[in-house]
Amino acid sequence: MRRGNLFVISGPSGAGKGTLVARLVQAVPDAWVSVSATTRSPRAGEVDGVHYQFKTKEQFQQLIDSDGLLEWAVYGSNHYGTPKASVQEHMAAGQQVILEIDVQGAFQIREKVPEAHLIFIEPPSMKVLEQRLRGRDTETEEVIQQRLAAARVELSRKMEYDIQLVNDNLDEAVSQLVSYVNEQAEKTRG
Ligand SMILES: Nc1nc2c(ncn2[C@@H]2O[C@H](COP(=O)(O)OP(=O)(O)O)[C@@H](O)[C@H]2O)c(=O)[nH]1
Ligand SMILES: Nc1ncnc2c1ncn2[C@@H]1O[C@H](COP(=O)(O)OP(=O)(O)O)[C@@H](O)[C@H]1O
Repeated sequence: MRRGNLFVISGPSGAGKGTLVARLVQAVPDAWVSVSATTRSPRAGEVDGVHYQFKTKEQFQQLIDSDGLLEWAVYGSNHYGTPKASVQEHMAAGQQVILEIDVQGAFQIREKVPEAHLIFIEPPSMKVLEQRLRGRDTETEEVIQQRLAAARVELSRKMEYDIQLVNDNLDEAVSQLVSYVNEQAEKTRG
């Protein structure tokens, strides 16, 4: 069996990555989304093992020490990382593996897996980004300000990605994302 592809999806908090990835997996039957480990607290409705693997700082450090993470980064005041074994298993099974990770993690993946496809999700504007972040109603004012500052840094690196998609109209952005993933996947689906 041929190895599947690795897709990295990054973009500012509130750009719509989670929304797009949820639609992507409905449209691409062989897509599999990695569940990251994080030290951040669960939001209302988030389920351990489904949205994230929620860890203490000590547990996260153990994952680092045991070489259990493919990449990891500090975002805001929390650690986030991609568990290595499950990604390797799903790639070996020929699936299209999706990582929704930040910019620091994306470039670690490019070093380790040069054939990975890096996708950057952009909001239509900073104003719309702020509206979406506030509209989601999951962060405190302090965290919103931190994330808007981080967004400017993230946006400055968007041209280093293989493709940039503007998430303005959701259906159009979904369609562009699904087309890109299927196009790359077709080359290896055989
Ligand atoms: N490097 C890295 N970043 C991650 C990982 N999981 C999530 N992130 C990123 O961490 C940032 C914050 O994620 P989160 O707190 O869930 O906020 P949200 O993206 O606004 O829903 C986002 O940019 C995520 O893409 C991971 O495993 N590794
Ligand atoms: N194209 C879009 N148009 C309008 N609202 C959107 C669009 N995409 C996502 N949203 C909304 O914006 C907010 C942030 O989206 P989310 O997927 O949580 O972003 P991220 O995962 O990048 O932080 C959510 O409330 C979501 O419903």
